[in-house]
Amino acid sequence: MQGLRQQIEEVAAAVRQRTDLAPRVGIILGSGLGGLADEIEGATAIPYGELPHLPQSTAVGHAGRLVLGELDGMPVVAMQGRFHLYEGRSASQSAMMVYVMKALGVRTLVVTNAAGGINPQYRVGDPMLLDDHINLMFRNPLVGVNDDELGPRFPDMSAPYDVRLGEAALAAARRENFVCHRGVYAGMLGPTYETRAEYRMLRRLGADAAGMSTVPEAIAAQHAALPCVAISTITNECSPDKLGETSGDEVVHAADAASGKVRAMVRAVLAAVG
Ligand SMILES: O=P(O)(O)O[C@@H]1C[C@H](O)[C@@H](CO)O1
Ligand SMILES: Nc1nc2[nH]cnc2c(=O)[nH]1
Repeated sequence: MQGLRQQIEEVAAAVRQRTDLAPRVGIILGSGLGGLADEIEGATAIPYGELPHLPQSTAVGHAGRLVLGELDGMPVVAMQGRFHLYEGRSASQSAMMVYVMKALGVRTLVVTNAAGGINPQYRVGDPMLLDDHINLMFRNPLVGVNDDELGPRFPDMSAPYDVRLGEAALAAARRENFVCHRGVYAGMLGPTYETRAEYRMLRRLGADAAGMSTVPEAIAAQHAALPCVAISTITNECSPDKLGETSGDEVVHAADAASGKVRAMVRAVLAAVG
């Protein structure tokens, strides 16, 4: 067995020692969304430090543990904290848990993140369903020898986000009467936020929002043939003509304040999985 697959199996085996639950949906909780894990019933929480091969999550607002249990009757596994490239992780490390979740039984992945709104129509607190992304991290989790048991050498990326499940998330926004955009996420390496000129460039490239995660996870999901839905919370407005200062605390606070909207969208996706 190749190195990565062996690590995946070892992490999955360590999780199985802690719970019999076979999750069907995996949820990666971004900044401000960690509280959703507290709503999981019959929860088993496993700090990443108690699992083999996993680094600590050091990002602000990320607890760093895996939570397994039921959300609205659906068996789920939630990552309360993820591994960002700016923490010094490789793209492969930052995506490995996607394969672990699949090994545990997950068949759908829901990803959330905080992002800066480049589209001038976007306001702080608005959710954005990812329609597509641009990988500007210049890193890819699939670089290296491909393990054909995990997925194909050259995965298609023409539609990385599941349209039907995305529609269910948008329908929740309509039902609950809040604005939700559908747009393109630019994945940046971080940890700096962008300069005015960079935001302007990103807009010209076709991005609606910029963040520092999600892209490696979505690539791994595509590689592993896992349908994926991703939702950003717009935490700062960065259209170049009205750019102010941004801080990590401001981002976490804004994501926290808007988390009810994203939670409703995540729950709608769970209901649509059936
Ligand atoms: O994990 P996410 O993508 O929500 O975290 C974002 C990116 C950085 O960690 C931080 C920057 O504000 O928020
Ligand atoms: N790269 C990037 N990540 C973010 N996360 C939250 N806001 C931003 C932003 O403006 N840029």
